[in-house]
Amino acid sequence: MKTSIATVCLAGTLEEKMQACARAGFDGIEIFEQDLVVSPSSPAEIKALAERLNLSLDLYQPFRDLEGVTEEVFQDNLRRLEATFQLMQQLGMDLILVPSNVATATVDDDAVVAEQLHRAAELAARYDMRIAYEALAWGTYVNTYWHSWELVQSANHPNLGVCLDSFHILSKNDDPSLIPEIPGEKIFFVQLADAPELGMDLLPWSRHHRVFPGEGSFAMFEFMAYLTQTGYQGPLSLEIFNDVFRETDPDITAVDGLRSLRWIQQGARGLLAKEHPFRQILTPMPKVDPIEVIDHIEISTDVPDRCGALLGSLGFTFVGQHRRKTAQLFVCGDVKVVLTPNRAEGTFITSVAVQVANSADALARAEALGATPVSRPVTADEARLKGVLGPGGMQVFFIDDAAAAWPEEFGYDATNQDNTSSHVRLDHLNVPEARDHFGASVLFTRALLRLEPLPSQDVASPRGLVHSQVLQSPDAGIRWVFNQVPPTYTNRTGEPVRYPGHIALAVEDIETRAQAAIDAGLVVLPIASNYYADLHARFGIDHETLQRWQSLGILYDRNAEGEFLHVYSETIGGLFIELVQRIGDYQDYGPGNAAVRLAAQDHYEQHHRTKR
Ligand SMILES: O=C(O)c1ccc(O)c(O)c1
Ligand SMILES: [Mg+2]
Repeated sequence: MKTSIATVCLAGTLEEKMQACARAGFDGIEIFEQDLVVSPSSPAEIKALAERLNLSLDLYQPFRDLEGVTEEVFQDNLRRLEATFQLMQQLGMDLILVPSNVATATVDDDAVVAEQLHRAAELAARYDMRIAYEALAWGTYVNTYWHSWELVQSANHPNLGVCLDSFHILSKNDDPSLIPEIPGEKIFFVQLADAPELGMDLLPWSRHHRVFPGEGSFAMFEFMAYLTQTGYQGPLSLEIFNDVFRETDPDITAVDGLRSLRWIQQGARGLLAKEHPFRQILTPMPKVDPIEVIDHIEISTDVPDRCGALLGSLGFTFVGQHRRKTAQLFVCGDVKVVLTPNRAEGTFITSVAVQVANSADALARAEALGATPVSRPVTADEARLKGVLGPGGMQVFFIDDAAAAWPEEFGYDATNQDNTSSHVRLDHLNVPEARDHFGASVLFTRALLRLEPLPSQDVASPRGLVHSQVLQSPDAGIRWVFNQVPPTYTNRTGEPVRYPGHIALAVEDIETRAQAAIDAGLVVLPIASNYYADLHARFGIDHETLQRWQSLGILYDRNAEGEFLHVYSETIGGLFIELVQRIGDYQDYGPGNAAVRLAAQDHYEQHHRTKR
């Protein structure tokens, strides 16, 4: 479908916003009145800029508080409307958005409102303009899409239709299943917005916390599928009022927005029967089979010896160095880690490689989601791994049969593996994301790998709130956690510190393994005694066990499904390693323990930093 985005979504001047939308590849934009009013460019200059950028100017908005008013107020509104039409003529635009009245409405009478809408449409017709009438969720008298549609029907004018905005419909749990009863040609415009569940009033929720489709908790695929059934063929537009977007580089936001429009169209295709006549209106995305296995993880480090020692203490075997490069391969059970030395950039996870049926399809899907391919120089006899750079800078590689032999370049021999580590698996992976990229990275990874989100959580660290989002594959073979780092993450003396990511290894005998690792030189993250006193209070665990756990740095949780024990290594730069043991059918991550960990890391950073 044709794609569009409201200028209100983006930071910058109107001109900068337009450039960013064009660069990202949008077909058109909605111009927000305020953006034009504050612009030094004349309407004619904006029109010319849009033409140069090959952007259509799809919708001018908003024209507020038109209807449901006394005749005297309405006369003044018509004068205002006419002036707006004249401005739109200079812009070369022909569609205006009229949201339902929230301020001046005094006449709660559908007959009067319909008649006023009709007269406004008559004026629009004289200027060859069209009006899209949108029910705002907090409109004084008109606040449901169905009511706006009834009014448009009674007004009965070819220059009047409705605008459907997913936020206003889904935020108040209105039933979207009646949308297919509206004929597609009477839907003049569609705005898509998602939002996280926040339990707050509609207006501030809408004005500050909208997010791109797929980044919130609304049933956006269903909404899109209902819309498609109307036969609507106009632009699919994004209208996101979001405080973070207003501070973010508009190029980042625009690319993220377009990705969400691809994602939602593919999702709606999945809900519509293959033979549905309107299904082909929706732009498809290259398909991938569900992905369940992380093949390997790459860590870039300026202290490869320290990282190697950390891995070694945890039971990893050093396989060898790449025959041509400085990278080193470490293996423990099913887990493969490649260490790539860097110069003074710190230690952090740089890439995640997943096993796919076909790497070309996965690459095509990633590119459709706005990612740029990355390639590494290889020689003719080496596996050429296909991969992309995700929005937050993480590289994702796709390993299919053709690339599966890559470990041999490190001298790896699969038949010659130590079997004491054979039941070690990757439990999860946790990566930090800057605030600007958090939503985009989550949506990108989710859409690319077909993962599903768990409910998000906020974790209190001593240096700010960390927003945490888990994505999981259907069989939980992949558990990928994103942590949104507080905007200024510092240590106690105010110096910025790299918020660490981590790799968690699933083991079946955590106490033995932790002890063996400590004996082999592992420094575990010390956990405060208060935590163990709390475990005693909450779970009644005996003091002897707790003492043993504290000496090993083990944290604990229990729920109806089972038990969870885990231990964290000390942090090297932006990385630490966790061991976890899941007992029974425990699927969680020890809620509450992440905050304990962040506080312990903060304390450790303060007290042991000078020793390193
Ligand atoms: O919050 C508002 O006022 C507002 C304005 C125009 C819209 O399209 C909308 O959805 C909300
Ligand atoms: Mg809207």
